[in-house]
Amino acid sequence: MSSVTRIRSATGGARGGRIALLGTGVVGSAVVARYRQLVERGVPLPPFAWLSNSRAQVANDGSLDEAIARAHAAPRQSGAVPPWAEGEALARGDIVIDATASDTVADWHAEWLQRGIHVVTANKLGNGGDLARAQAIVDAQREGARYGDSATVGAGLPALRLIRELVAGGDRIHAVEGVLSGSLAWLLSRFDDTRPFSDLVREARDAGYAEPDPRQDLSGEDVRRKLLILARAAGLPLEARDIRVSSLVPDALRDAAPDAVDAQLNTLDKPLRERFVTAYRSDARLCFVGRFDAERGASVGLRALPLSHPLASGHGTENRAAIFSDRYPDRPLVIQGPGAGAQVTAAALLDDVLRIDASAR
Ligand SMILES: NC(=O)C1=CN([C@@H]2O[C@H](COP(=O)(O)OP(=O)(O)OC[C@H]3O[C@@H](n4cnc5c(N)ncnc54)[C@H](O)[C@@H]3O)[C@@H](O)[C@H]2O)C=CC1
Ligand SMILES: N[C@@H](CC=O)C(=O)O
Repeated sequence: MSSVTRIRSATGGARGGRIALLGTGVVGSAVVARYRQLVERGVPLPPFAWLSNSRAQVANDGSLDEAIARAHAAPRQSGAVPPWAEGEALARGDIVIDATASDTVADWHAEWLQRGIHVVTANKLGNGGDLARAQAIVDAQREGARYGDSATVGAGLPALRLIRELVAGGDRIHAVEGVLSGSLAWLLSRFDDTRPFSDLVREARDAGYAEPDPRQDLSGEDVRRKLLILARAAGLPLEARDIRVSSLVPDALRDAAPDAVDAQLNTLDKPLRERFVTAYRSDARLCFVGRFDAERGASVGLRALPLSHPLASGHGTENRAAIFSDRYPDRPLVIQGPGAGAQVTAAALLDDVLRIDASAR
Protein backbone atom coordinates (compact mmCIF):
# COMPACT_ATOMS: atom_id res chain seq x y z
CA MET A 1 0.00 0.00 0.00
CA SER A 2 3.03 2.29 0.26
CA SER A 3 2.65 3.19 -3.46
CA VAL A 4 -0.76 4.85 -2.83
CA THR A 5 -0.54 8.60 -3.44
CA ARG A 6 -2.88 10.61 -1.27
CA ILE A 7 -5.18 13.08 -2.99
CA ARG A 8 -4.11 16.71 -2.45
CA SER A 9 -6.13 18.62 0.14
CA ALA A 10 -8.17 21.64 -1.01
CA THR A 11 -7.21 23.64 2.09
CA GLY A 12 -4.11 25.73 2.43
CA GLY A 13 -2.22 26.92 5.52
CA ALA A 14 -3.59 28.47 8.70
CA ARG A 15 -5.64 31.66 8.26
CA GLY A 16 -6.75 34.55 10.43
CA GLY A 17 -7.56 34.29 14.13
CA ARG A 18 -5.94 32.55 17.06
CA ILE A 19 -7.14 29.92 19.52
CA ALA A 20 -7.62 30.58 23.25
CA LEU A 21 -8.52 27.64 25.49
CA LEU A 22 -10.46 27.95 28.73
CA GLY A 23 -10.21 24.84 30.93
CA THR A 24 -7.18 22.58 31.20
CA GLY A 25 -8.88 19.62 32.91
CA VAL A 26 -9.82 16.27 31.36
CA VAL A 27 -11.21 17.71 28.11
CA GLY A 28 -8.92 20.78 27.85
CA SER A 29 -5.78 18.65 28.24
CA ALA A 30 -7.04 16.31 25.50
CA VAL A 31 -7.62 19.33 23.23
CA VAL A 32 -3.98 20.39 23.69
CA ALA A 33 -2.73 16.84 23.00
CA ARG A 34 -4.87 16.50 19.86
CA TYR A 35 -3.94 19.99 18.63
CA ARG A 36 -0.25 19.02 18.76
CA GLN A 37 -0.88 15.72 16.95
CA LEU A 38 -2.92 17.39 14.20
CA VAL A 39 -0.35 20.16 13.66
CA GLU A 40 2.38 17.51 13.41
CA ARG A 41 0.27 15.82 10.71
CA GLY A 42 0.03 19.08 8.80
CA VAL A 43 -3.61 19.89 9.58
CA PRO A 44 -3.93 23.68 9.13
CA LEU A 45 -5.14 24.77 12.58
CA PRO A 46 -4.99 28.40 13.69
CA PRO A 47 -2.14 29.32 16.07
CA PHE A 48 -2.68 28.65 19.77
CA ALA A 49 -2.34 31.98 21.60
CA TRP A 50 -2.99 31.14 25.25
CA LEU A 51 -4.75 28.81 27.64
CA SER A 52 -6.32 29.37 31.00
CA ASN A 53 -7.87 27.49 33.90
CA SER A 54 -9.46 28.88 37.04
CA ARG A 55 -5.99 29.61 38.45
CA ALA A 56 -3.88 31.17 35.69
CA GLN A 57 -3.71 32.38 32.12
CA VAL A 58 -0.58 31.23 30.28
CA ALA A 59 0.68 32.42 26.89
CA ASN A 60 1.84 29.79 24.41
CA ASP A 61 5.42 30.91 23.90
CA GLY A 62 6.22 28.04 21.58
CA SER A 63 5.76 24.97 23.77
CA LEU A 64 2.17 24.03 24.51
CA ASP A 65 3.40 21.29 26.86
CA GLU A 66 5.17 23.88 28.97
CA ALA A 67 2.18 26.21 28.88
CA ILE A 68 -0.24 23.56 30.12
CA ALA A 69 2.24 22.39 32.78
CA ARG A 70 2.51 25.97 34.06
CA ALA A 71 -1.28 26.32 34.12
CA HIS A 72 -1.62 23.05 36.07
CA ALA A 73 1.06 24.12 38.56
CA ALA A 74 -0.37 27.60 39.21
CA PRO A 75 -1.55 28.28 42.77
CA ARG A 76 -5.25 28.54 43.59
CA GLN A 77 -6.77 32.02 43.24
CA SER A 78 -9.03 33.53 45.82
CA GLY A 79 -10.41 36.41 43.69
CA ALA A 80 -13.78 36.20 41.92
CA VAL A 81 -12.43 37.49 38.56
CA PRO A 82 -11.23 34.66 36.27
CA PRO A 83 -7.56 35.07 35.20
CA TRP A 84 -8.36 35.40 31.49
CA ALA A 85 -10.71 38.33 32.15
CA GLU A 86 -7.72 40.46 33.17
CA GLY A 87 -5.18 39.00 30.73
CA GLU A 88 -4.55 39.31 27.02
CA ALA A 89 -7.57 40.62 25.14
CA LEU A 90 -9.28 38.58 22.45
CA ALA A 91 -9.64 40.09 19.00
CA ARG A 92 -12.27 39.76 16.26
CA GLY A 93 -11.74 36.46 14.41
CA ASP A 94 -10.16 34.67 17.39
CA ILE A 95 -11.70 31.36 18.52
CA VAL A 96 -12.36 30.71 22.22
CA ILE A 97 -12.65 27.04 23.18
CA ASP A 98 -14.70 26.62 26.35
CA ALA A 99 -13.67 23.35 28.02
CA THR A 100 -14.97 24.36 31.44
CA ALA A 101 -18.21 23.55 33.22
CA SER A 102 -18.42 27.16 34.38
CA ASP A 103 -21.59 29.24 34.42
CA THR A 104 -19.44 32.40 34.45
CA VAL A 105 -17.71 31.37 31.23
CA ALA A 106 -21.04 30.38 29.61
CA ASP A 107 -22.33 33.85 30.43
CA TRP A 108 -19.58 35.29 28.21
CA HIS A 109 -20.50 33.30 25.09
CA ALA A 110 -22.97 35.86 23.69
CA GLU A 111 -20.67 38.75 24.59
CA TRP A 112 -17.75 37.21 22.70
CA LEU A 113 -19.91 36.46 19.67
CA GLN A 114 -21.13 40.06 19.61
CA ARG A 115 -17.50 41.19 19.52
CA GLY A 116 -16.85 38.97 16.48
CA ILE A 117 -15.03 36.29 18.50
CA HIS A 118 -16.02 32.72 17.60
CA VAL A 119 -16.93 30.33 20.43
CA VAL A 120 -16.45 26.56 20.39
CA THR A 121 -17.82 24.84 23.47
CA ALA A 122 -18.07 21.56 25.37
CA ASN A 123 -19.76 23.50 28.18
CA LYS A 124 -23.52 22.89 27.92
CA LEU A 125 -24.48 25.88 30.05
CA GLY A 126 -24.47 28.20 27.03
CA ASN A 127 -27.28 26.84 24.89
CA GLY A 128 -28.42 24.18 27.41
CA GLY A 129 -28.97 26.57 30.32
CA ASP A 130 -31.37 29.51 30.59
CA LEU A 131 -33.50 30.04 27.50
CA ALA A 132 -32.70 33.79 27.54
CA ARG A 133 -28.97 32.99 27.43
CA ALA A 134 -29.45 30.45 24.62
CA GLN A 135 -31.48 33.01 22.67
CA ALA A 136 -28.81 35.68 23.22
CA ILE A 137 -26.23 33.25 21.78
CA VAL A 138 -28.37 32.70 18.66
CA ASP A 139 -28.99 36.45 18.25
CA ALA A 140 -25.30 37.35 18.72
CA GLN A 141 -24.32 35.15 15.77
CA ARG A 142 -26.07 37.65 13.48
CA GLU A 143 -22.90 39.75 13.87
CA GLY A 144 -21.03 37.09 11.90
CA ALA A 145 -19.17 35.15 14.58
CA ARG A 146 -19.94 31.42 14.80
CA TYR A 147 -20.88 29.09 17.63
CA GLY A 148 -19.47 25.55 17.57
CA ASP A 149 -21.48 23.38 19.93
CA SER A 150 -20.98 19.90 18.40
CA ALA A 151 -19.29 18.63 21.57
CA THR A 152 -22.24 19.48 23.82
CA VAL A 153 -24.43 16.51 22.78
CA GLY A 154 -23.11 12.97 22.38
CA ALA A 155 -19.53 14.27 22.66
CA GLY A 156 -19.66 15.19 18.98
CA LEU A 157 -22.03 12.56 17.55
CA PRO A 158 -23.82 14.26 14.66
CA ALA A 159 -27.31 14.27 16.27
CA LEU A 160 -27.43 18.02 16.88
CA ARG A 161 -26.11 18.85 13.42
CA LEU A 162 -28.59 16.43 11.86
CA ILE A 163 -31.58 17.98 13.61
CA ARG A 164 -30.49 21.43 12.41
CA GLU A 165 -30.08 20.13 8.86
CA LEU A 166 -33.52 18.46 8.88
CA VAL A 167 -35.15 21.67 10.16
CA ALA A 168 -33.26 23.77 7.58
CA GLY A 169 -34.63 21.42 4.92
CA GLY A 170 -38.22 22.09 6.03
CA ASP A 171 -38.68 18.94 8.12
CA ARG A 172 -40.58 19.21 11.42
CA ILE A 173 -39.23 17.29 14.40
CA HIS A 174 -41.96 15.43 16.31
CA ALA A 175 -39.88 13.84 19.04
CA VAL A 176 -36.38 12.80 20.03
CA GLU A 177 -35.82 9.91 22.40
CA GLY A 178 -32.48 8.57 23.47
CA VAL A 179 -29.73 7.49 25.76
CA LEU A 180 -27.86 10.79 26.01
CA SER A 181 -25.54 10.24 28.95
CA GLY A 182 -22.30 8.44 28.18
CA SER A 183 -21.42 7.96 31.84
CA LEU A 184 -24.84 6.55 32.77
CA ALA A 185 -24.85 4.32 29.69
CA TRP A 186 -21.43 2.99 30.77
CA LEU A 187 -22.52 2.57 34.41
CA LEU A 188 -25.73 0.76 33.56
CA SER A 189 -24.10 -1.51 30.98
CA ARG A 190 -21.46 -2.49 33.59
CA PHE A 191 -23.73 -2.79 36.63
CA ASP A 192 -24.61 -6.44 37.24
CA ASP A 193 -24.79 -6.36 41.03
CA THR A 194 -21.39 -8.03 41.49
CA ARG A 195 -19.87 -4.71 42.59
CA PRO A 196 -21.38 -1.70 44.36
CA PHE A 197 -22.75 0.93 41.97
CA SER A 198 -20.65 3.57 43.79
CA ASP A 199 -17.41 1.77 42.81
CA LEU A 200 -18.42 2.01 39.19
CA VAL A 201 -19.23 5.73 39.57
CA ARG A 202 -15.66 6.30 40.78
CA GLU A 203 -14.35 4.35 37.77
CA ALA A 204 -16.48 6.38 35.35
CA ARG A 205 -15.18 9.59 36.93
CA ASP A 206 -11.54 8.40 36.70
CA ALA A 207 -12.05 7.37 33.05
CA GLY A 208 -13.17 10.95 32.22
CA TYR A 209 -16.79 10.09 31.34
CA ALA A 210 -18.47 11.89 34.23
CA GLU A 211 -19.00 15.61 34.79
CA PRO A 212 -16.55 17.39 37.12
CA ASP A 213 -19.28 16.86 39.76
CA PRO A 214 -20.74 13.38 38.98
CA ARG A 215 -24.04 14.41 40.60
CA GLN A 216 -24.71 16.38 37.42
CA ASP A 217 -24.87 13.05 35.58
CA LEU A 218 -26.60 11.03 38.29
CA SER A 219 -29.28 13.66 38.88
CA GLY A 220 -30.22 13.73 35.19
CA GLU A 221 -29.20 17.40 34.98
CA ASP A 222 -26.60 16.70 32.26
CA VAL A 223 -29.22 14.90 30.15
CA ARG A 224 -31.71 17.70 30.78
CA ARG A 225 -29.20 20.18 29.33
CA LYS A 226 -28.60 18.00 26.27
CA LEU A 227 -32.34 17.60 25.73
CA LEU A 228 -32.77 21.38 25.95
CA ILE A 229 -30.05 21.85 23.33
CA LEU A 230 -31.68 19.32 20.98
CA ALA A 231 -35.22 20.63 21.54
CA ARG A 232 -34.17 24.24 20.93
CA ALA A 233 -32.36 23.16 17.75
CA ALA A 234 -35.63 21.51 16.71
CA GLY A 235 -37.43 24.84 17.22
CA LEU A 236 -39.01 24.15 20.64
CA PRO A 237 -38.15 26.96 23.06
CA LEU A 238 -38.09 24.76 26.19
CA GLU A 239 -37.01 25.96 29.63
CA ALA A 240 -35.37 23.63 32.17
CA ARG A 241 -38.63 23.53 34.16
CA ASP A 242 -40.46 22.09 31.11
CA ILE A 243 -38.52 18.82 31.47
CA ARG A 244 -39.57 16.38 34.21
CA VAL A 245 -36.41 14.85 35.66
CA SER A 246 -36.26 11.79 37.93
CA SER A 247 -32.95 11.99 39.74
CA LEU A 248 -30.97 8.96 40.92
CA VAL A 249 -29.33 11.01 43.67
CA PRO A 250 -30.45 10.31 47.24
CA ASP A 251 -30.94 13.38 49.49
CA ALA A 252 -27.74 12.84 51.51
CA LEU A 253 -25.63 12.81 48.34
CA ARG A 254 -27.52 15.76 46.85
CA ASP A 255 -26.87 17.85 49.97
CA ALA A 256 -23.20 16.86 50.38
CA ALA A 257 -20.51 19.55 50.15
CA PRO A 258 -18.23 19.06 47.08
CA ASP A 259 -15.45 17.51 49.17
CA ALA A 260 -17.91 15.07 50.80
CA VAL A 261 -19.40 13.72 47.56
CA ASP A 262 -17.09 10.72 47.34
CA ALA A 263 -17.94 9.60 50.87
CA GLN A 264 -21.67 9.78 50.11
CA LEU A 265 -21.58 7.86 46.81
CA ASN A 266 -22.44 4.59 48.60
CA THR A 267 -25.95 5.99 49.30
CA LEU A 268 -26.60 5.10 45.63
CA ASP A 269 -25.89 1.40 46.14
CA LYS A 270 -29.10 0.13 47.77
CA PRO A 271 -31.67 1.94 45.57
CA LEU A 272 -29.78 1.07 42.36
CA ARG A 273 -29.45 -2.55 43.43
CA GLU A 274 -33.22 -2.72 44.01
CA ARG A 275 -33.94 -1.20 40.59
CA PHE A 276 -31.49 -3.60 38.95
CA VAL A 277 -32.94 -6.73 40.61
CA THR A 278 -36.53 -5.76 39.70
CA ALA A 279 -35.56 -5.14 36.08
CA TYR A 280 -33.50 -8.33 35.89
CA ARG A 281 -36.40 -10.44 37.15
CA SER A 282 -38.61 -9.19 34.33
CA ASP A 283 -35.94 -9.66 31.63
CA ALA A 284 -35.47 -5.92 31.31
CA ARG A 285 -32.42 -3.66 31.22
CA LEU A 286 -32.04 -0.34 33.03
CA CYS A 287 -31.49 2.61 30.69
CA PHE A 288 -31.39 6.32 31.47
CA VAL A 289 -33.61 7.86 28.81
CA GLY A 290 -34.40 11.42 27.78
CA ARG A 291 -37.31 12.28 25.54
CA PHE A 292 -38.97 15.39 24.22
CA ASP A 293 -42.14 15.34 22.24
CA ALA A 294 -43.58 18.40 20.52
CA GLU A 295 -47.07 17.38 21.70
CA ARG A 296 -46.52 15.49 24.94
CA GLY A 297 -43.75 17.26 26.82
CA ALA A 298 -40.32 16.14 27.94
CA SER A 299 -38.87 13.84 30.58
CA VAL A 300 -35.61 12.34 31.79
CA GLY A 301 -35.22 9.28 33.98
CA LEU A 302 -34.37 5.65 34.53
CA ARG A 303 -36.47 3.10 32.64
CA ALA A 304 -36.52 -0.68 32.62
CA LEU A 305 -36.67 -1.56 28.92
CA PRO A 306 -37.26 -4.98 27.40
CA LEU A 307 -34.03 -6.45 26.03
CA SER A 308 -35.46 -6.20 22.51
CA HIS A 309 -35.97 -2.41 22.82
CA PRO A 310 -33.70 -0.45 20.39
CA LEU A 311 -32.36 1.72 23.24
CA ALA A 312 -31.46 -1.30 25.39
CA SER A 313 -28.63 -2.78 23.33
CA GLY A 314 -25.87 -0.18 23.69
CA HIS A 315 -22.39 -0.97 25.00
CA GLY A 316 -19.98 1.14 27.03
CA THR A 317 -20.52 4.89 26.71
CA GLU A 318 -22.71 4.49 23.63
CA ASN A 319 -25.39 7.12 23.11
CA ARG A 320 -28.37 6.54 20.90
CA ALA A 321 -30.75 9.24 19.66
CA ALA A 322 -33.92 8.33 17.73
CA ILE A 323 -35.36 11.25 15.74
CA PHE A 324 -39.02 11.21 14.68
CA SER A 325 -40.12 13.84 12.16
CA ASP A 326 -42.43 14.45 9.18
CA ARG A 327 -39.83 12.64 7.10
CA TYR A 328 -39.32 9.81 9.60
CA PRO A 329 -42.74 9.48 11.30
CA ASP A 330 -42.77 5.79 12.26
CA ARG A 331 -39.29 4.37 11.93
CA PRO A 332 -36.94 6.98 13.37
CA LEU A 333 -33.59 8.15 12.12
CA VAL A 334 -31.10 6.80 14.67
CA ILE A 335 -27.66 8.16 15.54
CA GLN A 336 -25.47 5.93 17.66
CA GLY A 337 -21.91 5.90 18.95
CA PRO A 338 -19.58 6.62 21.88
CA GLY A 339 -21.04 9.61 23.75
CA ALA A 340 -18.43 10.52 26.37
CA GLY A 341 -14.69 10.61 26.85
CA ALA A 342 -11.91 13.17 26.56
CA GLN A 343 -10.63 12.05 23.14
CA VAL A 344 -13.93 12.10 21.26
CA THR A 345 -14.88 15.40 22.90
CA ALA A 346 -11.54 17.03 22.05
CA ALA A 347 -11.91 15.83 18.46
CA ALA A 348 -15.40 17.36 18.24
CA LEU A 349 -14.09 20.69 19.56
CA LEU A 350 -11.21 20.83 17.08
CA ASP A 351 -13.53 19.75 14.24
CA ASP A 352 -15.62 22.83 15.04
CA VAL A 353 -12.49 25.00 15.14
CA LEU A 354 -11.49 23.72 11.69
CA ARG A 355 -15.00 24.26 10.27
CA ILE A 356 -15.13 27.81 11.60
CA ASP A 357 -11.61 28.61 10.43
CA ALA A 358 -12.36 27.25 6.95
CA SER A 359 -15.59 29.25 6.68
CA ALA A 360 -13.79 32.44 7.78
CA ARG A 361 -11.50 32.33 4.75
N1 LIG B 1 -15.92 14.29 29.70
C1 LIG B 1 -16.71 14.19 28.64
O1 LIG B 1 -16.90 13.11 28.07
C2 LIG B 1 -17.40 15.40 28.12
C3 LIG B 1 -17.32 16.60 28.77
N2 LIG B 1 -17.98 17.69 28.28
C4 LIG B 1 -17.90 18.96 28.98
O2 LIG B 1 -16.55 19.41 29.02
C5 LIG B 1 -16.43 20.36 30.07
C6 LIG B 1 -15.15 20.11 30.83
O3 LIG B 1 -15.20 18.85 31.47
P1 LIG B 1 -13.90 18.25 32.20
O4 LIG B 1 -12.71 18.52 31.38
O5 LIG B 1 -14.23 16.88 32.57
O6 LIG B 1 -13.84 19.15 33.52
P2 LIG B 1 -12.60 19.36 34.50
O7 LIG B 1 -13.17 19.63 35.84
O8 LIG B 1 -11.60 18.25 34.34
O9 LIG B 1 -11.92 20.70 33.94
C7 LIG B 1 -12.56 21.95 34.02
C8 LIG B 1 -11.51 23.02 33.80
O10 LIG B 1 -12.18 24.28 33.75
C9 LIG B 1 -11.40 25.22 34.49
N3 LIG B 1 -12.24 26.34 34.88
C10 LIG B 1 -13.27 26.36 35.75
N4 LIG B 1 -13.78 27.61 35.85
C11 LIG B 1 -13.04 28.38 35.00
C12 LIG B 1 -13.07 29.77 34.64
N5 LIG B 1 -13.96 30.61 35.16
N6 LIG B 1 -12.15 30.21 33.73
C13 LIG B 1 -11.24 29.38 33.19
N7 LIG B 1 -11.18 28.06 33.49
C14 LIG B 1 -12.06 27.58 34.40
C15 LIG B 1 -10.86 24.40 35.64
O11 LIG B 1 -9.77 25.06 36.29
C16 LIG B 1 -10.46 23.13 34.90
O12 LIG B 1 -9.18 23.30 34.31
C17 LIG B 1 -17.71 20.23 30.92
O13 LIG B 1 -18.57 21.30 30.63
C18 LIG B 1 -18.32 18.92 30.43
O14 LIG B 1 -19.72 18.91 30.52
C19 LIG B 1 -18.70 17.64 27.12
C20 LIG B 1 -18.79 16.49 26.40
C21 LIG B 1 -18.17 15.26 26.87
N1 LIG C 1 -20.82 13.54 31.56
C1 LIG C 1 -21.27 13.50 30.20
C2 LIG C 1 -20.11 13.71 29.29
C3 LIG C 1 -20.56 14.16 27.96
O1 LIG C 1 -21.30 15.11 27.80
C4 LIG C 1 -21.92 12.16 29.91
O2 LIG C 1 -21.85 11.30 30.78
O3 LIG C 1 -22.50 11.99 28.84
